[in-house]
Amino acid sequence: NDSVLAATGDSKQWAAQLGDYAGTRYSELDQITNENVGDLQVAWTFSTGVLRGHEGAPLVIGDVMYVHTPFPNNVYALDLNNDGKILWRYTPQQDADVIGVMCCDTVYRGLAYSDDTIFLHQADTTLVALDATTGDVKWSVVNGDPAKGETNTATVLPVNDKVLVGISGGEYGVRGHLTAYNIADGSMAWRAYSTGPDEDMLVDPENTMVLGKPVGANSSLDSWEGDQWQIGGGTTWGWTTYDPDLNLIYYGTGNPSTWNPAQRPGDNKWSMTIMARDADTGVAKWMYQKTPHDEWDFDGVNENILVDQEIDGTMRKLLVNFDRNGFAYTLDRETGELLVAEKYDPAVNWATHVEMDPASDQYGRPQVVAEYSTAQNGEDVNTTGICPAALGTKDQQPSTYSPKTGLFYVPTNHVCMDYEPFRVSYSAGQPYVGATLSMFPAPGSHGGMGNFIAWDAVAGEIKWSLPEQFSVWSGAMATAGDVVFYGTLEGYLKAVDAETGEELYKFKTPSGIIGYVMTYEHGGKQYIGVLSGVGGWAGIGLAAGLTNANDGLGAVGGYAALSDYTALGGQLTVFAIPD
Ligand SMILES: O=C(O)c1cc(C(=O)O)c2c(n1)C(=O)C(=O)c1cc(C(=O)O)[nH]c1-2
Repeated sequence: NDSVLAATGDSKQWAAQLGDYAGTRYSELDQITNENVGDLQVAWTFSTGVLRGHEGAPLVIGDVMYVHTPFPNNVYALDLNNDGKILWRYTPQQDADVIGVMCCDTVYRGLAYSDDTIFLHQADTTLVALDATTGDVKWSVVNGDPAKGETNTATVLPVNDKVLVGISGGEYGVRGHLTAYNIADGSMAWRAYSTGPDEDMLVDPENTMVLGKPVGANSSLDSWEGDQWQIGGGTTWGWTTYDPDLNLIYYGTGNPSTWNPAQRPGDNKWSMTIMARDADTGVAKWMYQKTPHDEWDFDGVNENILVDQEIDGTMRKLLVNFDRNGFAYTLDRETGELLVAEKYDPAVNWATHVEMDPASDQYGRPQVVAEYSTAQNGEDVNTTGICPAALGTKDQQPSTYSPKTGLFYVPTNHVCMDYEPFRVSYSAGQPYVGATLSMFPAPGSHGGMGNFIAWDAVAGEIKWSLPEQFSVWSGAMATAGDVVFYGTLEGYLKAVDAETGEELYKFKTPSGIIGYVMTYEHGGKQYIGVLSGVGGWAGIGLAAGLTNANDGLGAVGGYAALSDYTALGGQLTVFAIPD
């Protein structure tokens, strides 16, 4: 899409949640450097008027900043030429019942932009195309049904003449799909399900490849018992990235439903899978299932970052993914060849390694440790000390990549869990979870529940790791000024040196940060912006007012101490270096 390429190619703007099609969250702006970042001060602020978790980042297109909120998903267009005066606002009318079927807070990972259009994807799955200048509705389309537990938290991705849209609801037995709507009028172009018959999945048995081999017929149907695949999850609530040269899109599918593995024998394909699809037809080029037959809720939806790096003297087109399951994967994004799979937190214990020998019948599969297998231990047995916890070594919070250092900077969790599966029956729109969880800091950790790490995706190694008291639940951003920014659940915006990790600046914002740091230039000056507003799965206790330790799918107890540091909020803070 030329409009997206132009908008994201202009570093004065912040035109996509992940910064660019490749998902690097890297900015070429270099006024703020590792030398002067310590001089940052708050330049201006904006209250969103909404409490609960604020994920995502504002967009800046030209002289206008577009700010979104969690449910009810209000949109503000702010005039950067006029001290942030509100040019227009859009306040959707949504049935508040949707809140009851959102698993992990009422978050929204932000707006998307192309062709003078702002795309708002509401919690109730209504996708609205707004005129970027006036805020008028161009068209809207409904992607799912909250009465069946289908909701939305993800952003969308405009690619060519279509916009790509996912769906949430893995905890409600929703059958996941990715859908392409035509940008011109909102009509549906194609839909690719994550599970089911080949024709529903847009899989070509002879030409869709899995680890170098054609996938063959009925690959999904053969990996489920009966018709469990119809309520089998594999939702698409994470990120999509795009390679314009290959014309391939990349995204991941979530956990199979239910969380009780005994109720769904088999590999449960293609949940937990990286999908590479033709952007125009949706047909799958290759797929790779990271966690076959999930037993821990390690959704595979995290961002797939597209970079070109040298391996053994040859430039390769790579895809790098930091999965919930604790392995960081490096693949060839053209073919789906698996190149590297290494743990990015030493605490990870549920698998010893991923089998890398193509001749092995276990090729590409994590080698599960029996002690931590909730399937082997069985229903109504509490399997203890599994690392990572269900929210993974990293959840949806996006990483960043600096082409200057060649390193990835990753917000991570350092949390383990006890997991007890139990039998559950399906009823549309009711929770279909089937496990009780409790979460706690990784044993023998530095005392905290998170790390902010720098990762070498070719060597498969941690370069440095900064301990954090809580999970780092914010999106990170690297800049050409050799600075990396991230936020913390207590509410700090932090800046560290891209090479060494040395902390260069911190400022405590009014509420915990689960938003994603962004930057833009206006009037010749570089600004840094971030949304505060504690929540998301990690902050669900505060966001939803829950106090029972097992509530919030086990997160309330694990993050109980957060209330000693922060409280609900909803604010944009913008920083700059004073003249
Ligand atoms: O299976 C799903 O459909 C689904 C949806 C969502 C969501 O929409 O936010 C989350 C999850 N799963 C999930 O497993 C998870 O860890 C999670 C964390 C968050 C968050 O925003 O903090 N959302 C979700």
